[in-house]
Amino acid sequence: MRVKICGITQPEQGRAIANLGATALGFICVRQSPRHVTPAQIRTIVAQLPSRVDRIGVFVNASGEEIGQIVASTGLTGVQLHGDESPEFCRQLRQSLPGIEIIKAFRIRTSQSLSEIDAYCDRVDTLLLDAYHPQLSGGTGETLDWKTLAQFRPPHPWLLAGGLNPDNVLDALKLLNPSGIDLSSGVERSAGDKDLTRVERLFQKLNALSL
Ligand SMILES: O=C(O)c1ccccc1N[C@@H]1O[C@H](COP(=O)(O)O)[C@@H](O)[C@H]1O
Repeated sequence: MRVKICGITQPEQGRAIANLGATALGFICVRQSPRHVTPAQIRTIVAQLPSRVDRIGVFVNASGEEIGQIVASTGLTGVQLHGDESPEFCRQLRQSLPGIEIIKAFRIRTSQSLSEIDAYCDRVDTLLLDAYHPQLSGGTGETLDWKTLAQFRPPHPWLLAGGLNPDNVLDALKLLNPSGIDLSSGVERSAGDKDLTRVERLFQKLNALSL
């Protein structure tokens, strides 16, 4: 199972989290976020990561040009679109960034929210389901209603996000069968400062599950 830890801001934390077992690290390229990192910071962090770890840039309603420039200058292997990007925007971005994983995030408010996903399925590589928040785009620690997802069987790999932490992750995985999970605030001391003890506890739980 993929395990993405998002909102990395410090090289030594990125290295440690990769060594604990993360398969992907996320970098917030959204200026309004307290976890925002510049392309120069991303370059420094990714230079110290093992090549097996995916490096995902998180964007909210950025232009294709801005995304393309940041991908080219940092060595990102994927982009996570966490805003209101249209299916056509995703199609064009995928065409302009061959070999880069395109992840589209959806903020699920009700079971109706799931119906908008169909239009994206042949335009992106991976889906990500996060909780809805009226003011914030992500990293909110809000949990989505997992029961809403009981029948969710998309034709693409999907990541479960939204308020996951070492204490609730196994409950989520008992109910749902995502291709991966994505955590940010649930393994932090404060925004952008990861708590390595919590990350370690997360992997202990996940490793026990796969025994
Ligand atoms: O983390 C942020 O600051 C952020 C900002 C803008 C868009 C997305 C952001 N993070 C994403 O939010 C989800 C869930 O985070 P949490 O575990 O509930 O804190 C995750 O996919 C992050 O990539």
